[in-house]
Amino acid sequence: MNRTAAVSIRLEGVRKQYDDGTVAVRELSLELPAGELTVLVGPSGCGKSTILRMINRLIEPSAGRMWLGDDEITAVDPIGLRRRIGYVIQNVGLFPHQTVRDNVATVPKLLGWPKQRVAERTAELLDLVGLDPARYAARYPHELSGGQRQRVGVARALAADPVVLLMDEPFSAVDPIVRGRLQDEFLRLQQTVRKTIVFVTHDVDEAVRLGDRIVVLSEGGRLEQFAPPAVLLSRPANDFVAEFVGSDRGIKLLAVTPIPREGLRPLPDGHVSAAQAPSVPLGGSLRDALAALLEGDTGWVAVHDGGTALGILTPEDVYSVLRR
Ligand SMILES: Nc1ncnc2c1ncn2[C@@H]1O[C@H](COP(=O)(O)OP(=O)(O)OP(=O)(O)O)[C@@H](O)[C@H]1O
Repeated sequence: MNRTAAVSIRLEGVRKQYDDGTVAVRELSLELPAGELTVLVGPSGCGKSTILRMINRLIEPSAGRMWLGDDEITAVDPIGLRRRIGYVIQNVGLFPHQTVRDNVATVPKLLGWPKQRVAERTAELLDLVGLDPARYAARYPHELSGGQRQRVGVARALAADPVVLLMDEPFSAVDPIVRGRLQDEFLRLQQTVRKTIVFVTHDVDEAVRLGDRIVVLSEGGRLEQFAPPAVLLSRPANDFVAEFVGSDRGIKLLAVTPIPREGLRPLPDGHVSAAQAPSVPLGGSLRDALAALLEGDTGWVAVHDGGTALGILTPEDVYSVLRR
């Protein structure tokens, strides 16, 4: 599936002023690492969509330079460029009179792939996004739920094995429960494909849940902070970021902070296995640990790796890990 190696995206002094004088992006420099999911987040009108659309050249920047790996974006042929970039937007924009199969096959067909390869690829992608090809490939978009349509949109964007995926509020049109499920599936999908993804949302929770890194922007495409979720939540760069991420950032931080491997306290005497006490797997989050702590009455939670108990965490430990 992951045939094409991911590449980084670099912006240097990028500015966008629209014809009516609106400055959507003032001067932005950023390097988005290859194979990572970077979320652009910020209030409405801060230039998020403009930035995405400059990367795939639906919009030309007024100044500055951008690179996709070693290729300068503004110097290459825009059509060829767009074939290397998957683009998913809100409400997807599927072709209504084409089946799911034909929608997903759009770009491979354009690229002149042999029929057999197109068919295999389409089935593989539908599987990957959790839609059984036997059941869904022949349906039309109006015969799908909103969440299923979004999945087809993701499958279509991945079809030609793009080096980069740009996603503009792809999950915002579906209800919160479906949204949560799509986010989970999408994270699993990214484990498999490891694309360089730029994901736009105005929802901080979504940003924290999905992002390897988060770019917080304010009006005029001004960069306020660029950091992994845990850093953003524990050390917001300024008042704008602190306010934007919200007063419940401590709770959000619990969910993105992994249980530490080092510094666990030894199991108390008599507790030789994690089965005898509330326990969480190594690889879980501090929120999981806290939830297990609150359920049990031991005052501590065992951390296990497979069947082996590694040690315990107390509420004080959880607190001190958060404060690190
Ligand atoms: N074609 C255009 N002409 C003039 N101004 C525009 C144009 N497109 C966008 N803008 C303005 O540029 C600014 C940035 O818009 P953009 O759509 O990039 O913001 P956004 O952060 O994606 O917003 P939202 O979260 O509401 O989708 C806004 O002030 C918007 O009104």
